[in-house]
Amino acid sequence: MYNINKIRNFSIIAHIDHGKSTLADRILEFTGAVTDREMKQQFLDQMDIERERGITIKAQTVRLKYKALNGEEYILNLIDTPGHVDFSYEVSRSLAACEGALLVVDASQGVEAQTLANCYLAIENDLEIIPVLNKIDLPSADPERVKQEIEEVIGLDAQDAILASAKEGIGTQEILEAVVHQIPAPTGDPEAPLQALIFDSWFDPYQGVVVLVRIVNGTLKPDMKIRMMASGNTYEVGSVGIFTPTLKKTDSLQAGEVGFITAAIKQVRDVQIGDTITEEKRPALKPLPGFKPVKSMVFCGLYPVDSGQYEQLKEAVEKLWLNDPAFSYEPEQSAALGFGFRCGFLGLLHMEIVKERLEREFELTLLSTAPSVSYKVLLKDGSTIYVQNPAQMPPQEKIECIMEPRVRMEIYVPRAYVGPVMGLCDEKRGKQLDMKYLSQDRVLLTYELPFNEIVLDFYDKLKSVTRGYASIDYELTDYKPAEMVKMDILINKVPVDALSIIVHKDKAYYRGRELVSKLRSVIPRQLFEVVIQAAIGSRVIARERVAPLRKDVTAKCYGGDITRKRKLLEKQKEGKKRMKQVGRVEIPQEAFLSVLKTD
Ligand SMILES: Nc1nc2c(ncn2[C@@H]2O[C@H](COP(=O)(O)OP(=O)(O)OP(=O)(O)O)[C@@H](O)[C@H]2O)c(=O)[nH]1
Repeated sequence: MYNINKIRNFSIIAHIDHGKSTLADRILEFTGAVTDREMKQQFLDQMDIERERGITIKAQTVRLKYKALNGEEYILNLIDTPGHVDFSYEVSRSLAACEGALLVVDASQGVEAQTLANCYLAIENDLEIIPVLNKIDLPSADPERVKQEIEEVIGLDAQDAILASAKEGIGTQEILEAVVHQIPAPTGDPEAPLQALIFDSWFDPYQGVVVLVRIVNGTLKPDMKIRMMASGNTYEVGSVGIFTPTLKKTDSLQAGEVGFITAAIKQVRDVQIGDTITEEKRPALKPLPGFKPVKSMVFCGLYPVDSGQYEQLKEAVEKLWLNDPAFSYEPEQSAALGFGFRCGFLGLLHMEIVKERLEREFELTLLSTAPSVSYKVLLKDGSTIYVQNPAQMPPQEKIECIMEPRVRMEIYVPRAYVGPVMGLCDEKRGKQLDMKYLSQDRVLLTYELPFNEIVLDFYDKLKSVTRGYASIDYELTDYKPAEMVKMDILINKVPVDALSIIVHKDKAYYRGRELVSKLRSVIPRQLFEVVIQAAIGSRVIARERVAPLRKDVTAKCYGGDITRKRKLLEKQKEGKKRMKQVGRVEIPQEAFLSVLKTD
């Protein structure tokens, strides 16, 4: 029976690894939504790649029934949110469908970057926040310290924070009681004109596009004629329903409820996240507030290793584009790599995931160039262009000024590592904005950093200088002029456009030397000498050579041992899979990525 006062819509927000998925599982188990003992571990993390990497990307939702201690039965909609910094836009829109959130903090770790970032998103969305200290089973858990951190850093009263262990199932009922008593019921009128907020959508091979909605006002039913208020697209509703956690059709979705609709929508691109669905016959006067559109921030070139796979790659990126609004692409041609695509992503993780999906789901073997950010270039003729591919940077004499994107980054780190982190940020051309002691042992550093320095290898280095104890969050702020230059790599005098990079002037010399020496170590010896040079304009700043190969590798397989010889040749062929012929020289994939790594 529909009773809006008995509905609770909530999310779990947490820093990565603080136990969000484990807690969600406990809640599912406790409410009996998943009885099957063989349930896939962590039901809410659906995609394979997610499971493999142990991270949550796509927001999911599930409806649960909970009989509270007061004897009343409640309908709980648990809306999952992704935890990674690349996907904070998905967190934000999932939160827009909720009235409350469980803020899960690891009681042995304390407040981390995404704890705070996600908590701010929840506060912006006016949510009731219930702090939960998880992992209290750990001997290193220190709930009092973490309560204090929550109060000091976030400014949230944490005295009544729930102590829980998702692993051992401690605190689950207390959490559910808090959900029903502290989080307000949704408001809305099921009789009013329809206003349904679209907060997610994805493609399902059986259902077509599935759209996740939060009904704010009115009632949504099958066969209803609907209109998306921003895009103007109209559809006839096929089915409506809920997740239990599997898709279950219902007769209607009413004000305050969360669920899905299908409507013979062919591609995810046709649905704008943040758009409002209304009824064609009796439209709402105005749409609900939407979300900021997502924008690609990191770019790289993707090329088929075998140029015969170009058409397949084209089809694959088109398909992916239709179903991933955060992914962008345009055709690109490289003298070295042939035909491919310049693709845009939210961040590095998104980039890796997309590449992996393309290779796995479409059976492609791809070569990716080093990731780059988008530079704003003011030209002498007064025009402004954005350059996402280093190879397309106009010649120096045409450029008035290059501006690089900068981010504001918050770094949470134990006191002992403050020195090394500051050193790293300096090295990355960062500017310190603030430094705050959160507790005796934990420090929050705020820096302004060039985005391209982060794209390169910031995470890895931060991890290594802090032994994995730092956490970060960042947002793009603005563009600032920087003395950037384009550096070309020449192999046997031929510039390899896919290896060009844009680098700060002060670092060019060092990077050039480092790069050619890296390349020397990854380019296999060939039958002739290979000369590798780094150049800025026509000025060569570094040079190395790969000595020619003298012997035939199979020569030592004397005589008739054909199988051994064949094996050796096959092994070589395998190794060649990811090689690209540039002129006469074979360049392995590592070469294109070696521009990424710095020492
Ligand atoms: N000791 C202990 N370990 C826990 C507890 N809850 C979760 N863990 C472990 O912590 C790790 C991370 O838990 P997840 O539930 O995957 O964390 P998450 O926040 O969902 O991580 P993302 O999906 O990456 O955002 C796993 O190895 C869990 O087994 C707990 O209460 N106690």
